[in-house]
Amino acid sequence: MTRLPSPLTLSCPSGSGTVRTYGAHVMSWAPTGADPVVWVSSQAKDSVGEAIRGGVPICFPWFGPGRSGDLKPAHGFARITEWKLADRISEDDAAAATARFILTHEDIDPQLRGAFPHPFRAVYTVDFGAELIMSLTVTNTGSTAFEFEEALHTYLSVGDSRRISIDGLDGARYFDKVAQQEEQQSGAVTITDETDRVYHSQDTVRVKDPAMGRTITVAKEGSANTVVWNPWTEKSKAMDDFADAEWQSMVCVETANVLGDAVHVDAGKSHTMTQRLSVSRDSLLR
Ligand SMILES: O=P(O)(O)OC[C@H]1O[C@@H](O)[C@H](O)[C@@H](O)[C@@H]1O
Repeated sequence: MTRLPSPLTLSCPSGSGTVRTYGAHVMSWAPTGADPVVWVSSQAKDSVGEAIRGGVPICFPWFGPGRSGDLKPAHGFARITEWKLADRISEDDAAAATARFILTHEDIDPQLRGAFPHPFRAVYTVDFGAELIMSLTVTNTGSTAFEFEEALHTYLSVGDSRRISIDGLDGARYFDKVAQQEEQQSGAVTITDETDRVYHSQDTVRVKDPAMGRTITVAKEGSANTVVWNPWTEKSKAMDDFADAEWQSMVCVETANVLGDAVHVDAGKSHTMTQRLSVSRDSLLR
């Protein structure tokens, strides 16, 4: 078992965080003086070949088991592959500290690439500052079109997931992966059971967290889906990299293009998906 090297730290006056070259995986972020916004499990694995439970895994080029339902590894190869660090810009007076990573088809273990034999170049830029801005651009470097799924599988830290409300999805249609059926959202999303939903929505989402007295805003571009995931009690117990009660302190709000909204890219073309996290104090919510 090969342990992962320590993540890189990026900081500027307005915020700081950490990111690994393994998976180009954001491990932490908080604006200066604020509590951590990005959550990582106390049981997260730390070895090459394993997915990391928490942070911001990049799901690419498929989501879960893919649209065929039988692809492995779960959520694609990007989160368990070493990305190249192309740039690291951290200046004392800058508004953000930036890391840029690159992944191409040549970097992928041939055994994992089998289900996605297409030439591509992915560039992932992360700005750590008062906001956390993550932008993933995928370019088709081959001569024929292809489709892919993608998600920035963001684990957010919350005071008590049973008390949060997620605004911005009212009226949106969603696929309920637990009930395996299409539904329509009415009002705010609350967590009252295992929750695993793929919403059709391009809108900004706000996670109101009365236990921490704050609101986390997830804004996005180039994304047709928002995934909301909380494993609740039984699924938590079944995961060996997740403590039994940790479902209370996290929720995933994922910026995505998956299932029927998979991205089509013609030869030589690119697609960019961007997610921006910010946080505000809500003293009235407490
Ligand atoms: O355990 P993994 O592969 O990291 O996935 C966690 C969850 O990720 C969510 O995005 C999926 O919708 C869930 O179905 C899945 O269980």
